[in-house]
Amino acid sequence: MPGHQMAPDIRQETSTDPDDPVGVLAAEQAHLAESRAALTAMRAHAQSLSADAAGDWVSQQILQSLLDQRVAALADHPDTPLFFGRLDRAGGDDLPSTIYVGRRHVHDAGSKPLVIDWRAPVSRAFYQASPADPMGVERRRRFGYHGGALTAYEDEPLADGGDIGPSKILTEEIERPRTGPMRDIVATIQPDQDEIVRSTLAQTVCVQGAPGTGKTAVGLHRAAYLLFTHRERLARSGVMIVGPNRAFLSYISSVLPALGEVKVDQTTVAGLLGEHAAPEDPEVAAIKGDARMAAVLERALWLHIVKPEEGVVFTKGAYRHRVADYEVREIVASLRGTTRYNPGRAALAQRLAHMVLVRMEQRGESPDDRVQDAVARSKPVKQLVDAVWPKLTPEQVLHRLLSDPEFRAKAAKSDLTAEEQELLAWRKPYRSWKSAKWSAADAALLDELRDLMERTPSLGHLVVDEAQDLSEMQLRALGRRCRNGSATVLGDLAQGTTPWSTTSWQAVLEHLGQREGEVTELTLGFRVPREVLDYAARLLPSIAPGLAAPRSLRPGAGSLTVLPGGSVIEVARQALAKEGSIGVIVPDALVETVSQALAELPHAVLDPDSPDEQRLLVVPATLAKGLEYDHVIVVEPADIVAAEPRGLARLYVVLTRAVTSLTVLHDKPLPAELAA
Ligand SMILES: Nc1ncnc2c1ncn2[C@@H]1O[C@H](COP(=O)(O)OP(=O)(O)OP(=O)(O)O)[C@@H](O)[C@H]1O
Repeated sequence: MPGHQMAPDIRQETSTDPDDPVGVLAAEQAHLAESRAALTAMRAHAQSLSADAAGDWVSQQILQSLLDQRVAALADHPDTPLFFGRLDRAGGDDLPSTIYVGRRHVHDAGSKPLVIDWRAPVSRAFYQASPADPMGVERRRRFGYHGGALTAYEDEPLADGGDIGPSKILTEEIERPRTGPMRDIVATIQPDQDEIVRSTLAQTVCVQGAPGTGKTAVGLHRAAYLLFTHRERLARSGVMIVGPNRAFLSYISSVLPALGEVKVDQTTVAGLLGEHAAPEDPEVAAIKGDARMAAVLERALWLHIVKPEEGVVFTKGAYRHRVADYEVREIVASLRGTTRYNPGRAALAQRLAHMVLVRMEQRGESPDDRVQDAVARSKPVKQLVDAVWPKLTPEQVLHRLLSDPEFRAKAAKSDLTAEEQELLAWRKPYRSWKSAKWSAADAALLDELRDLMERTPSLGHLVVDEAQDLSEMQLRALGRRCRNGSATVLGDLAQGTTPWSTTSWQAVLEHLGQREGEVTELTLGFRVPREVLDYAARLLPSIAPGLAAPRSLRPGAGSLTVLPGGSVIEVARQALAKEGSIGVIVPDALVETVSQALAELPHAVLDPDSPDEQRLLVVPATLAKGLEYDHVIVVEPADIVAAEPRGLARLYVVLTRAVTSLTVLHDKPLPAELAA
């Protein structure tokens, strides 16, 4: 019906709709009860399976762990809706005409599907079907829950081409007060988000998105989607989520388990590359993070190979078998550049041993392969290998590079200017590589060296969040871990706060080794009220001039308050009287002072290692990235800006954490860019 408007309505139990909504709701509640009972039966069945049938002890252990995982994945969380949608389909294929879409498959004793996993191909229509393209769906039904109880439903007729208007259930979900860790968005994934979630495993996707557009949520759901769709392959190769810090990991930690995915590693770059954190001048860190260091490190490593001046003499009985110096030089030359460093060492020993065996044969002996191994391990061969192709650790090589100017010049060649080479030098050199204290930037250099020595195994898929903050060398390190797989790269060019923050996603993909990756954008904000987002966006021309101003789905009139000379305890007290979480985001140097100022109120300082039990948290500005709170109180923006070189970008991050209200408290004048 052209022009016909049909807004979906939420029908409550009390409704007197002629279609009998009370009866519909009762029937849907019955389907929920039946599905719950079936899930319990599936779990009981999984629990009854025994690993004893496996032949040996190792197989038994593996089978038992698989069974345990299956049982864990089948747990019913009474507060989490088992299904959230229903599709009534036109039919014409061999799939059921009514499908319930939920977090996992549930079937009854006769294998009839009661709930279909949201990741199954047939569920795609739940997220993508529209009156313009109904995808075979006549009616989409969304369910509203209160606690674990099904209390409402909302119908969207798709077959007659009319406009269906906004979903009230989606609006309620976005408006709900935030408490505790991040939740999944499986019931309300939007069509453009769904496109990213369901992109194929082979495809690397890079998502630019303003604060609160759902990048993190989309990355986590894509991981869950890929695990479901390529279960066996990814169980072997693995999926990993890399986030900016431990506070963020703790915030997102329950999303994947809630979707039944319990075997995904979630870590930080430091967790992956080594928790090195020696302080470092940002200027030095920037050089160390530059991809030009890759060539410097490669040269630094291979400079350790010494031109062979002597051959090998292997004595057996009365005979002395010789490999001449020029032959050793030929072997070394042929191995250089064709192998990684450590396998090269082993190959050199084997090639020398092979030459010795050839000499033995020339003398009429008939040595077998075991003799070759013994010769390769013999003292004269080992001595030569150690002299020519020495055993090294990444730390030894980097220690030499950062402390020996002549060696550094040889390794750097023209890749680094004389000034950059000078900057790389440790101000106070460490006596040995064993006592050296490494910085976060060094961790990526050590990882690069490790890979030059021994190949780093690749995972099947990597999700990298806040990727704008990674250095080129860190991206290379992550790229190694997905070189035989793919990646989901998430970030916002405006939220870059490190000395090496990127200004181009193409460059990020390049350094990640995923040049073919597709850059896409999410533009609609689900977190920050419009008024607050517009306020924060005043900073954009200074921090990311190329980016369009972000848009918010949520008007949030009256959500912004700027209070010169306001009292933090007063504002915090007012926030405590309302619903939801409260983050008092402060310059790192003021954490103690503000915590003392709040002494009368129950509160805690954000601790990445323990879950937040308090509703009121003091959050250091540098840990706020990726987090959100219902009510955000930002203390002294000028100090947040002054604390670091990219302080304005930090302030942008901090101002965009609010779901319901933002209060800015300042004694000092506001930064000019914000006051404008
Ligand atoms: N489709 C959706 N339905 C309901 N809520 C959503 C949806 N998409 C995102 N959200 C919610 O919006 C908030 C912001 O999402 P998320 O943290 O993923 O954004 P982000 O783009 O990573 O933000 P930032 O750049 O600030 O870290 C979260 O509370 C998330 O659950």
